[in-house]
Amino acid sequence: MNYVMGIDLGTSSVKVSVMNKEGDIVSQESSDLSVDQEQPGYSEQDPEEWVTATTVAIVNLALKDHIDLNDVEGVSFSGQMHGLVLMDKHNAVLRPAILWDDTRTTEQCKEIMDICGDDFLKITRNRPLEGFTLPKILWVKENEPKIFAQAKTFLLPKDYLRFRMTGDISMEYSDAAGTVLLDVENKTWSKEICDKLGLNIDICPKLVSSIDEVGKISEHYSKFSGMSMNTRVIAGAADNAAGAIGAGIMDESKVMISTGTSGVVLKHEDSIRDYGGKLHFFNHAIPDKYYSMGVTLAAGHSLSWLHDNFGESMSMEEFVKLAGESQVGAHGLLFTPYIVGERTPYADSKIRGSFIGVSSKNNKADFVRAVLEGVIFSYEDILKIYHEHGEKFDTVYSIGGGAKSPLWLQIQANVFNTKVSTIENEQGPGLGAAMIAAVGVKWFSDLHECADKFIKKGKSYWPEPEKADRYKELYKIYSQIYAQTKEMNHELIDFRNND
Ligand SMILES: Nc1ncnc2c1ncn2[C@@H]1O[C@H](COP(=O)(O)OP(=O)(O)O)[C@@H](O)[C@H]1O
Ligand SMILES: O=C(CO)[C@@H](O)[C@H](O)COP(=O)(O)O
Repeated sequence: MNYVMGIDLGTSSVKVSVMNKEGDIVSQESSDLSVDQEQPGYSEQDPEEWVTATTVAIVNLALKDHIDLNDVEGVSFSGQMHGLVLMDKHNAVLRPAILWDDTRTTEQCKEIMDICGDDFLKITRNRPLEGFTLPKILWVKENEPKIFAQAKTFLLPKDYLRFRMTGDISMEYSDAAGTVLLDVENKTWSKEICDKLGLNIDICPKLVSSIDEVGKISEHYSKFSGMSMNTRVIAGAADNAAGAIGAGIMDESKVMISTGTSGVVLKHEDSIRDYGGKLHFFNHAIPDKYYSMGVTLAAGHSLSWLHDNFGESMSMEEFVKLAGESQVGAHGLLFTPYIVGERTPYADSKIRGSFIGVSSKNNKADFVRAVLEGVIFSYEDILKIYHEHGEKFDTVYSIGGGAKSPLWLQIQANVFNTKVSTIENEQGPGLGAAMIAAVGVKWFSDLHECADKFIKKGKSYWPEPEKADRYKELYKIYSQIYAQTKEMNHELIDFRNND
């Protein structure tokens, strides 16, 4: 068989890529996904939509692109992290999935810290944050007890999708670590944390490694999608772990930035490292390795929010290009991307975004430019944490939907004052998923060997010294906005509700 398939279950869409043994992308299809943000701080998706959207993309591969699905030897996954899918004893989904950018769980995070104290950080290597899965489980337990009483197990988004394609219920480590119920060092569910928080450990699913084969396409899904029952299904990885693999971030000298709905600054870690909970720290998809990262909750989301509200008549590409009509600093306009709260470095679910310095001279181009720049300043905030821990990077590898824009990449190079490189196809997580499939079916002995064949370098962007200097000055002003707008934003909470 000649192909492997990588399924990247993102927040805004699911993208399915088919690759051959040379590492060429033979075909790609995607389907959009909707997000339900019914109340401020809420963010949910219907897991059934993940299955339908994925199947539509797969059917299009066969019907539109004439891919012979019988030729797909292995399939694997990359998935948006942390989302809670609760299932009953019949494996039926009990409520809509609560997503990674849902911040309703501030109380539960406090409760976890009050009960578990510093042991929590020692075991899970993370602080409890609203986006992680454990606080979501506790939220359902406390707020929807009748639903929780029926819960037999829980899965994460791509693990649920994989269950629907195979019938196998399992979770792999790179995503399981993001539940913050995993003992990261020992690679087991933490009985201590479950006991302390009154959770039955049996709710936690079986654990597998990213490159493990968990089964084959089920008869039911084969009939539904046209995929072959001979196709081997490999567990896959959290989207950021898969993105790191797809971008070739497989040693400690490299850093990746992914601009999807969220924005992520990620570093490969060979061994356990203590960032004092300032960065997330998870098990990697590469066996016995780790990754640390910081997250801007609304990176691509800030841009798509602006586009959907003020630029709908233009394509996203045209809209982003508008920023080129403005200049460094957007004529004195600064933006902070906290439109759904923030995670790193400010774990604050109540903060919201700001445009500072709005003038009657500003036009639409300035607003787009300010959003592009504000997102990159928020990445600089995360890079600063790495710098404080003695890390220096000579290249930043940039992936995700945001890496489609040469202007946005150039702004990155100028703000970071560092070379920014891309891969040929911006879909790093999808490529990572296909690479995991290729290793899982033994086309290659490991991910490094696969990377040599599959990863094709794209363009690089170098800092422009004058602009880099201007951005340094602007960043000093940007970095004051959080502290100076925090209290005001907290006071505005009552005015945010829809009614
Ligand atoms: N032409 C473009 N230029 C820059 N950014 C873009 C472009 N098209 C889409 N984007 C950004 O990419 C984001 C989606 O990236 P993607 O990696 O697909 O996200 P996800 O994995 O969360 O679904 C959108 O939120 C949007 O802001
Ligand atoms: O919450 C996180 C990582 O901790 C997010 O990065 C999600 O994993 C969603 O990713 P995208 O949809 O933005 O790719």
